[in-house]
Amino acid sequence: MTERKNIAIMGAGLVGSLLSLYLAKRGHKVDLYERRPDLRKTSVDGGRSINLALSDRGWRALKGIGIEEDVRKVAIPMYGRMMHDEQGNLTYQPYGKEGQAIYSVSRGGLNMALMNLSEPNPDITYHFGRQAMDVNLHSNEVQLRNIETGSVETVQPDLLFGADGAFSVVRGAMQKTERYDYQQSYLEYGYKELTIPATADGGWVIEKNALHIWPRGNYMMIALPNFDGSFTCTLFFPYEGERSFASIKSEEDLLAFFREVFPDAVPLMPDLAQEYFSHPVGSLVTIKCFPWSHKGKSLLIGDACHAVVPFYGQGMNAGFEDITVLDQMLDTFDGEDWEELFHRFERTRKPNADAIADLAVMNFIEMRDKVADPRFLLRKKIEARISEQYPGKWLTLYTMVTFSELPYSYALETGKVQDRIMKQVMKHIKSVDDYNKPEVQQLIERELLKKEKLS
Ligand SMILES: Cc1cc2nc3c(=O)[nH]c(=O)nc-3n(C[C@H](O)[C@H](O)[C@H](O)COP(=O)(O)OP(=O)(O)OC[C@H]3O[C@@H](n4cnc5c(N)ncnc54)[C@H](O)[C@@H]3O)c2cc1C
Ligand SMILES: NC(=O)C1=CN([C@@H]2O[C@H](COP(=O)(O)OP(=O)(O)OC[C@H]3O[C@@H](n4cnc5c(N)ncnc54)[C@H](OP(=O)(O)O)[C@@H]3O)[C@@H](O)[C@H]2O)C=CC1
Ligand SMILES: Nc1ccccc1C(=O)C[C@H](N)C(=O)O
Repeated sequence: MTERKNIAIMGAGLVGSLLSLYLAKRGHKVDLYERRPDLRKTSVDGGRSINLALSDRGWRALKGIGIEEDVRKVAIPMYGRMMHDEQGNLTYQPYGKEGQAIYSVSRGGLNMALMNLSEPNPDITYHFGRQAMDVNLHSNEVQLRNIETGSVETVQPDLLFGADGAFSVVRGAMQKTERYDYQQSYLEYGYKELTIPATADGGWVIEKNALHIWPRGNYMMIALPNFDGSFTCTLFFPYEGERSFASIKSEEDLLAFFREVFPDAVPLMPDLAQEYFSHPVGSLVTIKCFPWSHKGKSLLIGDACHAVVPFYGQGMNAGFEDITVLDQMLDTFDGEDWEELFHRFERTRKPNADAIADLAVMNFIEMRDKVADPRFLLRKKIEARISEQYPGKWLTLYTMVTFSELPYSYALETGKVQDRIMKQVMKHIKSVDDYNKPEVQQLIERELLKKEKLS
């Protein structure tokens, strides 16, 4: 056990709340400062990103504090993608092997469950309605504004964690330090959340155990199931242009557009117009920065140091994996040199954070465009056959990212090699049966041998 520290975490979102449990388990005293009110006492603000896809990396971190089973009870498995074309016809693509799924969970529900776990723990204290305004990295002092009274207080922890999300104030302070690398890039797309309500008896009106996609080339809508029978739909749409948020000005524009491009969804969305014109458009940003720590006294974690666009469903999972990795490093930490520990953490995580950022942008193109192409779906089937035939030698990129704990950077690199092989293989493929052709089998064997030599 290392020396007990007074730790302050800025932000009690998903990552901050989970981190507090891991740090308290090691005997530290943890205070969390969250600018929003206590979720458990206020009605949920119809806010953004109501549900999230949780996958293996996230599950592992939840397991580490013994909450996995409880969350599973309220998580809905999605075994694959269900594509809706412009006539309302459906096609299906499984995510992995039979039984493998990503899980739709409620953001608020998960955050509250994490907060509740700390309730009996005297070492964890939540301070709601406290907004970090300014951080002095040299003295480790944070100025916090009390949202209700407007008064400002200062705290000075031994260690400061910035888990305050994509627009982190703690990172803002680091950005002002010498030779700090920072990069942000916004997509020319925004997102808007809409609802498909439950049936009168609380059932699901479309397939419950799938992630639904309406791929339309340069834009798309998706839907993830909620536990109460509803679906949260997200329209990812250009800000400007002929078909864009800017071009939909009236209810008539909206309904004409939706009836043309999402005809099977419209009858399922009774509140479409009201929701469309009252819900905000969210922006989509990738943030890369380095370093993530300052002098062994402060450390960024989660979206604060690696916000990614949501298309792989990995942002929270990556943030949870940060905690798993940090916790593993704490296993062998002698409690002396926090600066070295934080350096080791940021050096280990940075290449993986960069990789998932790039993978997430790539998955947008796959989801909005490629999944509508029968050749692409055929290619996925062929790849699944290769993976079945060579289980130890070929994991699909999606499996490496979603159903494994292999580093994201390894997944990205291996995915590129496999993509090149698949392009060659597909030259010989017109149907699934062609997989058994001798020239295809020989080509795969040859390429796998080369791949092994490379790794
Ligand atoms: C539309 C959308 C869909 C997504 N879907 C998925 C998905 O399916 N799967 C997935 O894994 N990830 C998904 N993500 C990403 C995921 O939401 C984030 O990666 C995750 O929420 C990051 O958690 P965090 O705790 O680091 O940050 P946050 O969840 O943003 O938490 C930060 C907390 O800090 C608080 N805060 C901010 N500033 C201050 C301040 N100055 N002082 C005090 N408190 C402050 C905030 O109120 C918030 O509670 C999605 C994101 C979006 C936008
Ligand atoms: N990677 C991405 O593309 C995005 C990721 N996220 C992440 O999703 C999670 C949940 O998001 P949610 O809670 O709905 O967050 P919100 O979108 O509600 O944002 C929370 C606060 O961040 C500030 N903010 C929002 N958008 C911007 C912007 N474009 N530029 C500057 N500040 C902004 C606003 O603060 P104020 O009111 O003080 O201006 C806002 O109230 C968080 O992890 C967030 O980090 C959120 C949006 C995009
Ligand atoms: N949760 C999300 C939120 C927004 C956009 C996509 C997702 C996904 O999870 C996509 C899924 N991983 C897929 O590849 O089909």
